[in-house]
Amino acid sequence: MGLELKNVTKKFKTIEGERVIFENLNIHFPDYGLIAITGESGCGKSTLLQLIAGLDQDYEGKILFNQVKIEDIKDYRQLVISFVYQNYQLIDYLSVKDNCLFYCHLKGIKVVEKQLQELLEIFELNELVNQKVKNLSGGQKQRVALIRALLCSSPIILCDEPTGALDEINRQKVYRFFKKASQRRLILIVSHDQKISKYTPYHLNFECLKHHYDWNHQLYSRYEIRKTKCGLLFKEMIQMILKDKKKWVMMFVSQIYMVLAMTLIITGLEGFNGYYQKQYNQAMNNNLVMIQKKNQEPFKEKEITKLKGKYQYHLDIGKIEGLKNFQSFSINKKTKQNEVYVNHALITKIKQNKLIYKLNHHQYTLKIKGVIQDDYQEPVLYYHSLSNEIALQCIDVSTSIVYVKNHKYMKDYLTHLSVQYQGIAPIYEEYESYFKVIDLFKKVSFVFIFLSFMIAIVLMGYMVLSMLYENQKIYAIMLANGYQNNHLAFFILKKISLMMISIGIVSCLVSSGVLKIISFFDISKKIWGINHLFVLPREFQWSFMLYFFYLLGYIVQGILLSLFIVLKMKKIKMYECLREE
Ligand SMILES: Nc1ncnc2c1ncn2[C@@H]1O[C@H](COP(=O)(O)OP(=O)(O)OP(=O)(O)O)[C@@H](O)[C@H]1O
Repeated sequence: MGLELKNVTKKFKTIEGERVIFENLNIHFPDYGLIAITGESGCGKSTLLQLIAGLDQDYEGKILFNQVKIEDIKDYRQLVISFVYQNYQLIDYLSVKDNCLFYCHLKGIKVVEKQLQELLEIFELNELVNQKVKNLSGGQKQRVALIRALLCSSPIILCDEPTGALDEINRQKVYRFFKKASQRRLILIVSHDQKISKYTPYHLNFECLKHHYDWNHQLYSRYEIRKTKCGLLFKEMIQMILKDKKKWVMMFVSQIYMVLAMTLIITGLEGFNGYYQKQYNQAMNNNLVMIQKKNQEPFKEKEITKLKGKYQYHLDIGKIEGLKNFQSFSINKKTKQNEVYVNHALITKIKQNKLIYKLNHHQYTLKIKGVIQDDYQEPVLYYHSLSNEIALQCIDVSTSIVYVKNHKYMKDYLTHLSVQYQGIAPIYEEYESYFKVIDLFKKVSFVFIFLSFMIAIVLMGYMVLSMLYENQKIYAIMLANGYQNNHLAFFILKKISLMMISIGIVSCLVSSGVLKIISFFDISKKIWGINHLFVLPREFQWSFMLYFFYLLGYIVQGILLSLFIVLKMKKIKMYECLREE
C-alpha cells in the first residue's frame, strides 16, 4: 500500500551519452509521516521527486500508489500530489490570494477562507494578501508556495528545498507545521538543512540508496482519496487574458481595422454598382438602339415587320408626312426649338414652311426657318436646337430606332441581329464599361479580402503562438498540479474562442456603427455627391448575415488556432518547463 518504487532507474540523455542518475531503486514509503531526503548536490533528489510527482514519466521500473502504477491513475497529480517547487512556480501576475485560489481550483478544492486566513497569519503574509507575487521577496514567495500546498489535503506533499529562502525563525515554523501536517499525510522534504532531523526520525540519505530502501513502518491504513472535479477557472482565464492585454489590444485594433476595411469595400462596391444601375435604368428609359443596314439602304416595310416579329421589340422609323425618303444632319446655325433648315430638294417637294414629323406614334411640328443650298438630290433636313428627343430621332430612313422595352435584353438584341444589320446603343455601351469596371473591382477586392483574411489568420496565429510560449510555464504548472491534458485543451479552446468571439463581436459592432454614422450624415453625398453609397449587398439583405459570416470566420479561426496550440502543447515536457527559472 502507499507509495512504492520498484526497480526505478533514471537516465538522462546528454551529448556525452546516457547518464544514469539512479538505478534499480526500491523504496517503500509509509502512508504518512515526515521524511527528509538528503544527499549532495546533483545526486538526483529533485529528479526523484519529479518522478514521484508524475511530472517526468521517462524512467524504467514502476512507481506505484496503492499498488496501481501512477501513470494509470487518471487524476493522480490532481488528487494525490501537492508539490512545493524549489523555484516556487507561482504565477507572477496574480496576487498572493489568487495564486492560492488558482492552485486549489486546479485541485478541485473549495477554499475555506478561514483556513487560508490562518495559514496567511501563521506565515505572516496576511498583509500582503493582495500583493502581486512578482513584487514579493524570495522568502515571501516560498511561504506562498508552502501555503498553497498546505491548503490542499493531498495525501502526498513533495517539497523541494522548501526553506532555502527562509530565515531561521520561519524555517523552524515550517518544520513544526509540517510535523503536525504529517500526522495525516506523507511529506517528503528534500533539504540540505541538518536541523530538520530535530523534527523527524525518518531520514533518507540519497547516497545510501544503492538498491533497496524499505520502510518498516506501515503506520496507518491506506489513505482514502476523494474524487473531486477541477474548477472552471473562468476568473483565472480572464486574469491570464488581461495579463497579455497589450497584445490583445493590438489584435483587436488590427482586426477591427480589417473588418471595417472589408465592410467598406463590400458596401462601397455595392453602392457604386447600385448607383450606376439606377442611372442606367433612367437613361435606358429614354434610350434608343439605332439599327442600320450594313449597305446603308433604307428599310423596307417587311424588314421592319420581320425585325419586330422576331425580337418583339418596338421598332419605328421617323417619317415626314409627304416624303418617302429624307436624310438629316445637324448644323452649326442658330435655331429655336423645333426649327429646322431644309435643302432645296425638300422644299420643292413639300412646298410649305412646316413639316409634320412622326415618330413612335407621336407627331411633331417642325418649322422651316430657311433653305440651305447643298448638292443633295434627295430631301435633307438640317437641325440645331431641336429638343433632344426629336434631334436624336430626326434621322434618315436608312436608320431605324428601336425602343427596347426591357434593357436587360439590349445586349441580347444587338448580338442576335442578322448579319445584314448593324446596331449601336451608345448609352448601354457607356454603362456596360462601368459595370465591367465594378465587376473587375469586385473580383479584385474578393482576392484582396481573401488574402487579407489569410494574412490576418497567419499573423493572429503567430501572436497567439507567441502568447502560448509566454504562458507555457503556467500551462505546465496547471498540468503539474493535476489539470488533465484534456482539461487544459478545453481551457485553451475556451480562452482562444472567447478572445476570437469578442474580437469578432467588437469588430462587427464598430463596422456596423461606422456604416450607420456614414449613412446618418450621408457622408458619401458630401464627398462624392452620391446618396447613401455604402449599402450592404443584396446577398446580405439582412445585415446580420454579413456579420454572421465574419463571426463564423473568427469562430473557425479560434477553433483552428486552439487545435494547433493543443497539438503544440502535447510536446511540452512539464518537468523541463518547471526546472527553468
Ligand atoms: N534534463 C536533464 N538532462 C540531463 N541531465 C539532467 C537533466 N535534469 C537533471 N539533470 C542532471 O541530473 C542530476 C540530478 O539533478 P537533480 O536536480 O535531481 O539534483 P539534486 O540532487 O536535486 O541537486 P540539488 O541539491 O543541487 O538541487 C544533475 O547532475 C543534473 O545535472
